[in-house]
Amino acid sequence: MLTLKNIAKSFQQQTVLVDISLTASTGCLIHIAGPNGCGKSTLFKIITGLLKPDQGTIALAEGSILGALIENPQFLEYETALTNLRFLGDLNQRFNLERTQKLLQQFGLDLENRQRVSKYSVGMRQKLGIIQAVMEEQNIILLDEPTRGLDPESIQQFIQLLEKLKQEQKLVIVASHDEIPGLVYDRALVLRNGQLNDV
Ligand SMILES: Nc1ncnc2c1ncn2[C@@H]1O[C@H](COP(=O)(O)OP(=O)(O)OP(=O)(O)O)[C@@H](O)[C@H]1O
Repeated sequence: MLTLKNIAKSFQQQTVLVDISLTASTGCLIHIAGPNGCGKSTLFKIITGLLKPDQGTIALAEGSILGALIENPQFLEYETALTNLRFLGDLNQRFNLERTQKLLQQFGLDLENRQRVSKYSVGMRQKLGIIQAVMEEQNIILLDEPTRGLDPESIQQFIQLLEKLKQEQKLVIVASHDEIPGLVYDRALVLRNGQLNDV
């Protein structure tokens, strides 16, 4: 479903990714660990096409729809959560109100909340970032530090969501510098010195 072959990326004099290869299939939950600055976000940006690798290839199976939460999610600050999600979903003509409402409820976000996103806490914004990455039934989902700012109850809700995505045969790759307590992966990898290896 997702195949990376010999990906390399440098920024000016700094080599970040040396030689990354990965084959990942549907229904799989993968963790990429690695310290700050090791290149996790860079790798996700390359997979989504935001950045071009200097070398290597990325192949996605036909019918793949990518969802991603990378760094700090950006929103229309003066609009509500639902307006933001509708706007993003409509861009791809894949907005589904029922599914989006369920996700908001699942994360304890009030559907009737007329508060603009600029007033949201870090954790609330993060939840919106997670929701936008999965609400369009994306089948390859990349989540960079997804639990940043989430309280323990929200982390449990997040884990339940990942288990459901796995049952739905989606491929989910989570990158984080630390362990997410209670989350069990099918495959654990570490990104270090520009190389991706099994733990
Ligand atoms: N556009 C860019 N231009 C120059 N250097 C960059 C650029 N993007 C990333 N880097 C550098 O590449 C390295 C890897 O950054 P990246 O954001 O991929 O790390 P990360 O593993 O996601 O870190 P964190 O855990 O802190 O989010 C860092 O040293 C960073 O400064």
